[in-house]
This record gives sequence, C-alpha cells and structure tokens, in this order.
Amino acid sequence: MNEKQRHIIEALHVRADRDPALEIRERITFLKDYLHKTAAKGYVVGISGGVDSTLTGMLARIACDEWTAETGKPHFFVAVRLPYGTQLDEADAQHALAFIQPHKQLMVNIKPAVDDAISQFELAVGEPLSDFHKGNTKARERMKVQYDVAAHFGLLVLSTDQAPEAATGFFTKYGDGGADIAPLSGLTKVQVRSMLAVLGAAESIYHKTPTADLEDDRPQLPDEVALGFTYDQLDQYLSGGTVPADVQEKIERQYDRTMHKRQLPVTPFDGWWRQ
Ligand SMILES: Nc1ncnc2c1ncn2[C@@H]1O[C@H](COP(=O)(O)OP(=O)(O)OC[C@H]2O[C@@H]([n+]3cccc(C(=O)O)c3)[C@H](O)[C@@H]2O)[C@@H](O)[C@H]1O
Ligand SMILES: Nc1ncnc2c1ncn2[C@@H]1O[C@H](COP(=O)(O)OP(=O)(O)OP(=O)(O)O)[C@@H](O)[C@H]1O
Ligand SMILES: [Mg+2]
Repeated sequence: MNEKQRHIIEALHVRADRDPALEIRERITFLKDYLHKTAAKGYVVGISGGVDSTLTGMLARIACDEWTAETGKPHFFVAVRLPYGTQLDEADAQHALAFIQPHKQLMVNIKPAVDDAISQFELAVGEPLSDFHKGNTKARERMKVQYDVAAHFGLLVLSTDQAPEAATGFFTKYGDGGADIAPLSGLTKVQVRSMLAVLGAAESIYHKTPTADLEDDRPQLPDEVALGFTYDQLDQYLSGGTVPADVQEKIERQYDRTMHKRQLPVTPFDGWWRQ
C-alpha cells in the first residue's frame, strides 16, 4: 500500500474488519446521542430506493423509536420521496419504504421547481443548462426540500454519504452533499449492503445496482459506468487491497480533484488547497 492510499483510508475512517451487527448498534447509538445533544425531534432523509438511503432511513427509524422509549418524549423519522416527475424504479422506492416503516412519509415532486429554475437560467443566460448540470440542480432541489421539512418539524437532515462516494467526490456539492449528520461515514459499499442484510432487507434491496439517476438523457445510469471503475474495486482500494494500476491512478486523481467537496468553503486561512 502506498502512502497516498494509507492517507485516504485514514482520512475517511475506513476499516475493512467492521462487523455489520456491531456497526448497526454503534451507528444507532450515534444517532441517539446526537438527538440527546441537540434536542432535535428526529431525522429526515430522501428515500430513493437505493441501498444508501434505505440503510440510513432504517437506522434513523430505529434510533427514533429507541430514543422515544428511553426518554418518554416523541421522536420521529420522516421519509421523503423526491421524484423528478415519474421515477422509473418507483417500485423499489416503495419496497424500501415498506421495509423502513418510517413514522411519516411525504412525497414532493421536484420537477416543477427544477424545470422552473432551469428555464429562468436559460432566459437569463441565453443558453440552456446542460443535462449533466441539470442533474446537480435536481440534487440541490432535493436538499432544499429536506431542509424545509427539517425546519418545519424540528428535525435534522441526514446524509447518505459513505466512503466510496466521499473518496471520489461522487455527490453534488450542497446537493446530496448538504446535510447535518452523516451516519454511514467510513463504510464501504459492501458493508452498507451487509448491514442491510443483517437488518432483514430483501436481497432485491441490498443488491440493487447503485445509480445517481440524475440525467434525463441517461436514466438509471449505473454509478459504476459514470465512475469508470466498480464499487468492488473502490472497496478493495479503501480496504487497503490492491487494484489494477490504472484504477488506482483514477481513484487517486478523483480524490485529489474533489478535495474541495470534502471541505467548508475555502478561506484565506486554509492551507489544504496550496499543497
Ligand atoms: N477546486 C475547486 N475549489 C472550490 N470549488 C470548486 C473547485 N472546483 C469546482 N468547484 C465548485 O464545485 C462545482 C462542481 O461540483 P458539483 O456541483 O458537485 O458537480 P460535479 O462534481 O461536476 O458533479 C457531481 C457528480 O456527482 C455525481 N452525483 C451527484 C449526486 C448524487 C450522486 C449519487 O451517487 O447519487 C452522484 C454526479 O453524477 C456527478 O458525476 C463547480 O461548479 C464549482 O462551483
Ligand atoms: N428520487 C429520489 N427520491 C428521494 N431521495 C432521493 C432521490 N434520488 C436521490 N435521493 C437522495 O439522494 C441521496 C444520494 O443518492 P445515491 O444514489 O447516492 O444514494 P441511494 O440511491 O440511496 O443509493 P445508491 O448509491 O445505491 O443508488 C439518496 O440517498 C437520497 O437520500
Ligand atoms: Mg441512488
């Protein structure tokens, strides 16, 4: 393992030897501890039908149940469906909701807001926003809705970010990257899947192909196609293993290129970007 790989693994708190049952318990405790500290009434997250939000939602629902029982005060988890119009894999999102059993479910169609924003952009600039950039607008609109729900009900917004996404900056800055608390931090993708399996999710849920599903022109595009390497390879690298040299180079380049996404806005007092 070279120095760079060791640095990335440490910076992202990845550990290959995590026991799924133990991780479930520790992360639920973390979510309860933060409710205790902040006196928030619970948590909210967007449920897409993908593995990351399903695990995040399940941990949050259990944490809220336990904290309600322990304090005698009601705490609750709100799941928000945030489709852009009709979602092709809506059935998977419904399966995820049935598994999680959130205390409250909401559905906000982000299409009118996103379409309005990009048509006003086009009016102002005189050129259309690309389909790729429109994808990031969708992610930011989802963030906005989750913050509205959090403010209205006195909740905190959950991030679904795990180690492979953090390492590659594979999230929208201030979109799905914008949240209050990140309970899946440091987990590899296979650890996320194993935790869902231990929690009793159906195989169709924990084996679902990851997709950001942000582009109109390439619906359901698998993350692995967009990234140019596989989650297994990313997990392998983040677990201290060996991957083909070209993949290693791509991962490390992507990590460096997206350093700004793992920081607060750059100030004159920060040094990380000068290195
Ligand atoms: N060096 C630098 N220092 C400080 N800021 C810098 C910067 N370079 C760009 N920026 C800023 O960052 C912006 C680019 O970042 P950003 O807007 O995030 O956009 P970008 O990283 O270009 O795109 C987001 C990527 O994440 C993927 N994604 C998004 C959302 C969800 C998921 C998923 O897995 O579900 C995946 C998406 O498919 C895409 O590949 C620039 O427009 C600029 O404002
Ligand atoms: N259609 C959607 N409805 C509600 N929330 C969404 C939707 N699309 C994305 N999100 C939110 O954005 C987050 C980031 O998406 P991402 O694709 O990384 O995670 P995922 O869909 O949960 O899992 P996977 O990576 O396996 O697809 C989701 O976890 C979810 O909170
Ligand atoms: Mg997804």
